[in-house]
Amino acid sequence: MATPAARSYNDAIDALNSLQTPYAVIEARRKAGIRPDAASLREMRGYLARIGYSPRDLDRLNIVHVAGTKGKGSTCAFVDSILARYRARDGGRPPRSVGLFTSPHLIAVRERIRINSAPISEELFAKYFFQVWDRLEANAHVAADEAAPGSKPIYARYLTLMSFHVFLSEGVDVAVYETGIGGEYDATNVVERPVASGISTLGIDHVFVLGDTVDKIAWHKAGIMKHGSPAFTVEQVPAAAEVLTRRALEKQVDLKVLDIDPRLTAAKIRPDAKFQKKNATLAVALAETALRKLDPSFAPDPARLPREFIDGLEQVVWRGRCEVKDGDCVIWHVDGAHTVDSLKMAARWFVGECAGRAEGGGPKVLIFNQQGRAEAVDFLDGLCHTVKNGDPSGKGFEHVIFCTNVTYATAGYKRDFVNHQHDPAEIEKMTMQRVFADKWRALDPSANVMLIPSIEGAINTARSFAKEGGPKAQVLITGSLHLVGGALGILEGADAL
Ligand SMILES: Nc1ncnc2c1ncn2[C@@H]1O[C@H](COP(=O)(O)OP(=O)(O)OP(=O)(O)O)[C@@H](O)[C@H]1O
Ligand SMILES: [Mg+2]
Ligand SMILES: [Mg+2]
Repeated sequence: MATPAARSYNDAIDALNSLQTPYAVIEARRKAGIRPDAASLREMRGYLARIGYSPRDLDRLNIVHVAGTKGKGSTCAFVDSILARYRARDGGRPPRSVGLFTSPHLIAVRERIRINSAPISEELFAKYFFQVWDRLEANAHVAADEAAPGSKPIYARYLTLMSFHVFLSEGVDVAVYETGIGGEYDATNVVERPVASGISTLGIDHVFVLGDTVDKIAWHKAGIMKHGSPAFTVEQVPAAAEVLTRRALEKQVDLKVLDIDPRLTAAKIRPDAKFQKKNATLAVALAETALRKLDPSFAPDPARLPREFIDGLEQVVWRGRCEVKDGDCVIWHVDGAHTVDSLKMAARWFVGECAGRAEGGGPKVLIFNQQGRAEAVDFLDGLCHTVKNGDPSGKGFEHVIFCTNVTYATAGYKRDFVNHQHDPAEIEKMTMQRVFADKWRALDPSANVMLIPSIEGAINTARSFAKEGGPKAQVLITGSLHLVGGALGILEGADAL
């Protein structure tokens, strides 16, 4: 692609979308059994060189690196929120500026790159996006490892590369990084000397890329531990724990396995669930390690958490996860869970929210989607049973809507959600959604199961189930972060970021 002449945020997103791997290529790779390997990191180092940096330059960012199957984003958000309280202190002590890199995005791509907790502006995003673009083109033929002459990194890798440029240019003094997929071969793993590494809860996801058992998956995630940097994890299933311990030994890393931090009793962690306390425990250890490095006068207190930590944990904002929005006739429960385990958590959380409601609720409605993963049909059992068993009336979801991830009924996708990685014919025909619907009818023959082509249509349909003057419908929107992001965009409009 030639250098785009216009250079707005929208132009940047269009250019970025052109770097998505097309569906046909993904399918061909899948069939040929091609998985990412060490070449992807050599490629990243090549691109890094073409934009003018060496891995050593990344040391200036004091990176906190987080991998895991679930809870990565939440853990990163907690660390960022804690560090923000220290940034806001008087006295000019570090950290002065905090970077946060997460994925995927909920509402807009620029959310993935934050400075001082705020997504970078559209102007800044466009500026740095095209600086990286121009440097890659200017040095297109500089021989650099596996980076093919004239090529550009694919979508997620481009954003990772760009984040380094943004944070280094903006003088960030500590940066929190969530891995994309896995760890060992993930683009973020060009980081050689992180301040600390954290591995959140491990489970099954991305089986094609990482393998189909938890020990294979653990092997990848363990790849972010680095000799010379402290590493932390939380309690794991035995097969995962074993692999982490073995790899820590090989790498000569002192891996600390953390029980839930007793000091957390002083903080109101939301939701009040064990999984979130594990995320918070990991975040506390990571933040303490980072602060110790940045500010030699900082000394953790083993007996109690400082006010800054409590505030950071209690006031964290991590949208689209266990979020409740009280609307006119509907209470929306929004959670981006998209694995078997995390959907069970989401279901338990939803049941708990409904049960805790004093006024008693109206009908329970599910809006669900997951695109492109055949195994997603197995997500439904746990969701159905957990809600049915947890519902005092025993009804569970009265209405179940399966929709696509197309945002609007008539206008199609928002630019930030364009996704070439799915088969358009499958979305058009609602192939996945039909499979979900059949499965749900078998799980719960009493439910009213519907197929709706867009998120907007699904939301309007859910609204129609609330009876006028009656109790509010209780809607759970889950299964995909794309769905959740689209839904929040529709419910809140431009303010949703
Ligand atoms: N430790 C955990 N164990 C199980 N489920 C979790 C855990 N932490 C969060 N979840 C669930 O997973 C959802 C996603 O959380 P989060 O964004 O922190 O994960 P993630 O690892 O960044 O996931 P991804 O990047 O794959 O979307 C949450 O809404 C919650 O339902
Ligand atoms: Mg994931
Ligand atoms: Mg995430």
